[in-house]
Amino acid sequence: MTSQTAILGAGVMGEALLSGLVRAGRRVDRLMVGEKRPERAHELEERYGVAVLDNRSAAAKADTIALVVKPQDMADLLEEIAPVLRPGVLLVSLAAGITTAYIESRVPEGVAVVRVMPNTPALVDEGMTAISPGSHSSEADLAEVETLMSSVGKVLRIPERQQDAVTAISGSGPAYIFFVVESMIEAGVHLGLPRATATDLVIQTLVGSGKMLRETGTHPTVLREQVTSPGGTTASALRELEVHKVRAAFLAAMEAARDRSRALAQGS
Ligand SMILES: NC(=O)C1=CN([C@@H]2O[C@H](COP(=O)(O)OP(=O)(O)OC[C@H]3O[C@@H](n4cnc5c(N)ncnc54)[C@H](OP(=O)(O)O)[C@@H]3O)[C@@H](O)[C@H]2O)C=CC1
Ligand SMILES: O=C(O)[C@@H]1CCC=N1
Repeated sequence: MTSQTAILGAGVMGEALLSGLVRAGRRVDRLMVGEKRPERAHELEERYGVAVLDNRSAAAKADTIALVVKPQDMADLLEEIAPVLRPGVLLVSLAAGITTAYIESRVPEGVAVVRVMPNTPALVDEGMTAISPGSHSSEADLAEVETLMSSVGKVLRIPERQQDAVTAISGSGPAYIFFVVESMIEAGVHLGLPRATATDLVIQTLVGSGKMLRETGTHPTVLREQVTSPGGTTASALRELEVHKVRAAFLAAMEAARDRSRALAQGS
């Protein structure tokens, strides 16, 4: 039998997964999308040539089902599809905060669940995804999810107890980086640079720094020290970042994200 994958919830992350699978060469006749809004369904059919069905029909036909709705919509979605789930089917949840136990308690016995935390760089095949097994998922299930998510970037296996922290760091992480980028561009404009020049400077600095981190394997502290000439400009700037408690702000921000992920599991 040919393996079929359904993506239920085709917003930002659902479409990132869909587009990544298509780019990776997955045949569209092996993919389905569950989407309730007709105009969005039409858009996805046009863009990818993929079949867009109602959730139940997609879930009934699929061997692997990616759950990509908001955490607050997960209970309703599970209630809708539970009656058509067969033992042996694999549920892959991308929702922040939602535990595998939460899902397992709402679906028939024998349904495997894997929890996944991706991020939006998946759109350009540079995603970071952490995956954790539920209580009934096998090595084959984890390998299947690794294959699925490695089509859009890097995949790491982690214990589920680390998922809320991972959500705070890499799941939400791109937003912090974009925030820093926005702030640096605005600073460049404030210093008198044309906006387009400031934007080019910041983006290339970000890409170059990321490449250095990945390709040299050198610790970020060492790389930062290499930029910081004694008595120079960088030292003056870094002192201001410390005075304004930017390091402490990052810690507080990520603790808040971790706590929010935990709260989402309680339905708030
Ligand atoms: N965005 C990100 O960077 C990341 C998101 N995630 C997780 O991915 C999930 C989706 O997030 P995101 O893509 O940002 O959110 P979006 O709101 O963009 O996407 C959710 C989609 O699900 C649809 N939807 C809601 N209920 C149902 C349903 N019952 N059946 C089918 N579709 C439904 C929504 O439609 P409508 O708008 O019409 O309600 C919407 O299109 C969340 O659980 C989030 O935690 C994880 C990592 C990163
Ligand atoms: O903000 C959110 O809740 C989702 C989960 C991680 C990134 N976006």
